[in-house]
Amino acid sequence: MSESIRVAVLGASGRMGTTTVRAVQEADGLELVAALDAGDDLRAVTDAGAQVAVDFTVPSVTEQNVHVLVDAGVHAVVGTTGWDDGSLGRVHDHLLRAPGVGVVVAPNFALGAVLAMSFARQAARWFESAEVVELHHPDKVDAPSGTARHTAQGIAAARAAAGLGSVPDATTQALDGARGADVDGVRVHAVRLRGLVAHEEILLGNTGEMLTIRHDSFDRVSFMPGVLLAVRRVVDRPGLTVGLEHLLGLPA
Ligand SMILES: NC(=O)c1ccc[n+]([C@@H]2O[C@H](COP(=O)([O-])OP(=O)(O)OC[C@H]3O[C@@H](n4cnc5c(N)ncnc54)[C@H](O)[C@@H]3O)[C@@H](O)[C@H]2O)c1
Ligand SMILES: O=C(O)C1=N[C@H](C(=O)O)CCC1
Repeated sequence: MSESIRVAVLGASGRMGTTTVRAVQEADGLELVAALDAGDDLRAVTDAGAQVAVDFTVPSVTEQNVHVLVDAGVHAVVGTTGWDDGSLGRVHDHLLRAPGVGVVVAPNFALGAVLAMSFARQAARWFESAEVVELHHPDKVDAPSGTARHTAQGIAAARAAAGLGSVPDATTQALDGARGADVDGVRVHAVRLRGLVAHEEILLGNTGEMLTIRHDSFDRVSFMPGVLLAVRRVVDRPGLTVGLEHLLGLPA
């Protein structure tokens, strides 16, 4: 019988951290060896012999956590949002000096959300207009969501590859924020509402028709199959992987 993968969870007292601790404890072939939160010394990860650390902390600390883990030879599965090309580039470069170590950064681990993003990338080339609406619980600190950014970037890349120009928009007068954030030319709107967990609508329009792709996470357990998949796969996946689509064999 193969040995269990030894797992640490960072941000273990948070909403995602507590759900992840439970999922790892209940998963076959995984062993929870450390559960850390703010104020804990990251050396506890290596002291406990963790092979993989799952990071669900806050955007302001997640990159630094990953550099420390890479230096310690610990694989990382990162769900915390707030990553951009600069922070991803620094981790990519760092990993060149840490052969064998893997880092998976995924803005959304829910399988339906990953499929929705993939469908949006596939559909984007056929529509003149595209906008993204994300809807979350009001305790979320970042806006727009990491998922909405990743979705919009994917749509923008698909549009560019197909030779599409800018989305049509005649707005010349607007209150600040009325047209949402501009992510690579795709407008992204953020709703914060008590009662919600994590939701996204991708709106694609042509004259006379609209395609709506919607995903709803009603419970944080929806993220766990993706988190556990990433934990099991990262140990054999050196370097940086951005997006769960790469582990699911979906077109990137
Ligand atoms: N990728 C996904 O599928 C997915 C799903 C849900 C949430 N998220 C993201 O995960 C992150 C966490 O979300 P949440 O709702 O659990 O937030 P949360 O505020 O409930 O939890 C964050 C936890 O991190 C802890 N923390 C802060 N600094 C730390 C440090 N230096 N070391 C260790 N722990 C530290 C906090 O004390 C808190 O317990 C957010 O960025 C959110 O957007 C991603
Ligand atoms: O609850 C959150 O916070 C979520 N964050 C991620 C994001 O920003 O995309 C994923 C969905 C839930």
